Amino acid sequence: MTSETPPAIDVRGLVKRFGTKTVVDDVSIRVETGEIYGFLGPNGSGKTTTIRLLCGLLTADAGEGTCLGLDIRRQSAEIKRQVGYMTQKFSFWEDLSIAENLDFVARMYGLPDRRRRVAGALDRLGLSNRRTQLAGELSGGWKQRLALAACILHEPRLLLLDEPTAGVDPKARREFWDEIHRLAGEGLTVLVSTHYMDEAERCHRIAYIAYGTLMAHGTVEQVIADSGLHTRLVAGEGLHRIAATLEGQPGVEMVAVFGSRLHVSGTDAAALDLALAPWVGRPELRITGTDPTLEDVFIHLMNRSTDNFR
Ligand SMILES: Nc1ncnc2c1ncn2[C@@H]1O[C@H](COP(=O)(O)OP(=O)(O)OP(=O)(O)O)[C@@H](O)[C@H]1O
Repeated sequence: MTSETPPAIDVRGLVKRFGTKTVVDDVSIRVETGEIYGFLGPNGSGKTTTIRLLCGLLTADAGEGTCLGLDIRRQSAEIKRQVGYMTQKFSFWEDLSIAENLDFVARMYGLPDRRRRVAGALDRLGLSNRRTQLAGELSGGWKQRLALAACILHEPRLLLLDEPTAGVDPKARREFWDEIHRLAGEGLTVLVSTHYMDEAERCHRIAYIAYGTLMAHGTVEQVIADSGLHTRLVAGEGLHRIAATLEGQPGVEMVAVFGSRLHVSGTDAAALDLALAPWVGRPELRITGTDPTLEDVFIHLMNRSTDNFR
């Protein structure tokens, strides 16, 4: 990943409308080659649609740019050949083994040198020992891995993964992400949509989209810093009562209880501290400043976008 390498994705001002509804609104994204780029946002915010615009499955109503150095409007057929796209709802032939499924996919796409490609994909994703296992017998995590193997069979340069780990347990998700990092280490660029905060934290950079608008992007640390959000941590007794009192007060934008801690956040630090002042100095409570979490920031951005949308 050097600055001389051309970006894997470089698009500007993308717009997509379905009927009268604008679902992608002036979105610009630049993803460097070899980078793992996380794409986050509430349900229906336009992530899948943006991914489809990038790989030429949909045509933008406005905007321009390149994917793998190819024009997203004029060279979509060539882009598709070089991109591996894992959709939200992938499916297998349950009564075929892992290797047979991959061989079937390779045949379907008319890939030359099938044996080598299938063996390579099995090897890269640690599936070789399970090659004869029926796809229908695999747990969720191994199914995702098989889907990923199917995506890399044609040796793409860019992976577009649309919520690849939805509903998968934490250990399997972690292992799936280890694989993503291994693939990125081999030079693949990965754009991955997710709703999981821990996954966002494993990306080199992230973007947050809401109602079709890109609201934040950068490293996790940048996105947190750029949010302008301040958070105070309240620990101690009676947090639910305190939360109920703080809710809706000037300066308090968000209140959330996490077990024995309360996160209170707002963009105006002075107003936030004023709202908390009645509880400061109480022996049963401890109030400290803390960095907002990525989740705090996303909920803040989501609230802000809802306000704009009304
Ligand atoms: N082909 C289509 N025709 C009409 N509306 C569509 C079409 N595809 C998507 N939409 C709408 O566009 C909006 C954005 O959908 P999209 O699937 O891109 O969101 P998303 O961020 O991927 O959501 P999720 O996190 O739930 O997967 C939604 O309101 C959806 O209903």
